Amino acid sequence: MWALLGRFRRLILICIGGPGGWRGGALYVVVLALELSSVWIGLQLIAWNADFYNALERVDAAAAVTQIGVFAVLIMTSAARFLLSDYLRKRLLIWWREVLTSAALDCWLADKTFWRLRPGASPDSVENPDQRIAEDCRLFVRGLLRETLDLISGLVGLFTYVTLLWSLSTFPLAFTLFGFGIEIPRYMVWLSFIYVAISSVITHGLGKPLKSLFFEQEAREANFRYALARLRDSATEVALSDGEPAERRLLDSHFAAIRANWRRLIRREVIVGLFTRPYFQTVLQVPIFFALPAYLAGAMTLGGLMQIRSAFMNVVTTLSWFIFSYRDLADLVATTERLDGLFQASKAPLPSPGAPRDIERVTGGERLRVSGLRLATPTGAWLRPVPDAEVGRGERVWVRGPSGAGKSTLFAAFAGLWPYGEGRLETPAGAALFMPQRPYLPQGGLAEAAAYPLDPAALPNGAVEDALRLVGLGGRLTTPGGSDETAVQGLSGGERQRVALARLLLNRPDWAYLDEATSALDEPAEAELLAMLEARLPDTTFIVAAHRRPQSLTGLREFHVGPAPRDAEDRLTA
Ligand SMILES: Nc1ncnc2c1ncn2[C@@H]1O[C@H](COP(=O)(O)OP(=O)(O)OP(=O)(O)O)[C@@H](O)[C@H]1O
Repeated sequence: MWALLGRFRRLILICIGGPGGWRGGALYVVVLALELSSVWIGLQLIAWNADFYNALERVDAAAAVTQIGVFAVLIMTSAARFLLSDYLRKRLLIWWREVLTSAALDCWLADKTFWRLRPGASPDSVENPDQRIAEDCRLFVRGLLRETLDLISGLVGLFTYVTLLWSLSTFPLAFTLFGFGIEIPRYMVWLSFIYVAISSVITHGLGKPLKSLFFEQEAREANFRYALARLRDSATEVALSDGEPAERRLLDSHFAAIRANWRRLIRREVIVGLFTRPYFQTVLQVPIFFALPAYLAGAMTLGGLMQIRSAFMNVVTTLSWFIFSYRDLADLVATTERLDGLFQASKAPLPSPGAPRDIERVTGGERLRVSGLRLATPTGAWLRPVPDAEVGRGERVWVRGPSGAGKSTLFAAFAGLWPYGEGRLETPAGAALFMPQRPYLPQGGLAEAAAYPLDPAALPNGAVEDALRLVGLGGRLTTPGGSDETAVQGLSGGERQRVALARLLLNRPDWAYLDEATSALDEPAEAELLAMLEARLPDTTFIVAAHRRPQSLTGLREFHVGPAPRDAEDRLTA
């Protein structure tokens, strides 16, 4: 319970502590005031009940018509209050959602959290972060507004209605038990509390598993969506391998998981509903049954009976907030856990059990230096040894080694991403650009892809076109500036790698790390492009991991990950 309140507190503080938080706080107060005004309208309706039914009992047509007019005014006021409150509540929803989403994105993108917690990378990875950021921020703010406003206005209403019920239920309940005469004064007030307390305990007992079922349901829905998104991203690969049946099997199994949990969820909802639905309906009539002895004994008028029914009903429905909101509360608790889990995991990703994290890292020097470095997988398996080495500005290095030796992992360590291992690593000052084998193409056109992560609009006029022509993609330019999104579609593996090489020309890094970044090109094209890059970026250090020797690079030195072959020409040992 305390842990749950702590989670709520942390998320609420993000909402009200974010930019423009005071505006959201002020709007919340206005919405709350409007909610509270509904208590006043409720009181007027209770008084109206007495006046209207007394007029009926007296068969007073004029008074009854007047009361119909009063009723119309009350209902119109109530409708206006509701609409205004609903509108402002929705404005507040988008404000706070924006603040929360922005905080979640900050957390997710800061310190490469999205990489450290990516699926499968470690046992501590966060499942479905996209769902948490896109959906849970919205669901949390919506649930928070609904439940807290209902709770606060409920508490105020409760005080008001209990006072009213106290003043109305002047008659006692008198009966004889085992020969003793018992009299309970103002029994309607006590009955309302006992009635709700018993009902709440029953509801909680029946509905306890709902929270984890909601949690599970959202996770399974997100898995299904993710599988569909992956199919879309890998459409060509799946189509080429006639992978439709396999994809179908996977999608069916995800959907079966959704269905199985859904069945459990709705069964549980039926069980809870078996109690809450009749409860909800009897709340309207039960007060009449309870007050009937006093009415039959002539202790009150019909108007009085209706008035006490309304007051009792209001007390019970306000007290029953927990029962009526049980499903929504369970949903909110599950959302809060997921969202807070994302924030907490982003702040302090747990270490992978068994994997050493003893790499001494020094940044900002003149040269790249590796000494005594041994890298490990997140599960703690050691990779091939990395020889001691030193690389200065403007050098060209070929990193070679058998497949799976750890070349990409070494690059990840150079980038500061890979924490698992031991030894010392000094990375130099200056801009670095890492080029993987499968270059990432962001959403947008060729210009965005070539300039990434720079903004193409911030580059000199014609720079993007020139770079694309130099890497042999001039023919792909369908619009001036290269912003046409269709130009990116259907790029071959080699062409994608050419886009990445254009990226080097535009970003002009001091240190370029190419991890099989030209592997999809034929040898002459590879040699020509590397020679062009070398000529255009003479001061850039090129560190190239590849299975075949990058022939055209001049003054090439070799760096062996794993045991070096006998024909090694120039070993980079410190
Ligand atoms: N997140 C991870 N969890 C477990 N093992 C990993 C992880 N990342 C890398 N490895 C393992 O570390 C080893 C080195 O991988 P790496 O990608 O660095 O090899 P590589 O030398 O670049 O191979 P290739 O030449 O085939 O690209 C592999 O055996 C790989 O399976």
